[in-house]
Amino acid sequence: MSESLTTKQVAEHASVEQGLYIIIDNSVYKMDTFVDEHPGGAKILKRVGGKDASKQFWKYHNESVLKKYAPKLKIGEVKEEAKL
Ligand code: HEM
Repeated sequence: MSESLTTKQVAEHASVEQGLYIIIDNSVYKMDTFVDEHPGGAKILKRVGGKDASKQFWKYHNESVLKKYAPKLKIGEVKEEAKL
């Protein structure tokens, strides 16, 4: 089940109550169920809700983290035209 979302739609899910969507590279992750399990803490994730967190993500993690969690957390992709 992979959705195509605009950055505006992602921004509408900025809080845990709204699903806490974040963008890493071109993919959208729904973080609400993971936020309390996140080894880096809930606070830091809540701060990037609804936004592109690629820069912060790659600062603290590597590819293996995405490989492991994408099947559980990834819900879709950012629509190409949304970035223009
Ligand atoms: C799909 C999204 C994310 C997943 C699945 C995830 C998962 C994890 C995991 C498994 C760890 C433990 C360390 C490791 O195994 O590398 C970790 C640590 C951490 N994460 Fe995330 N994370 C995500 C997004 C983010 C974002 C967006 C930020 C920052 C805004 C962040 C900040 C941190 C920090 C600061 C640590 C602690 C690093 C340390 O103690 O050295 N994470 N995360």
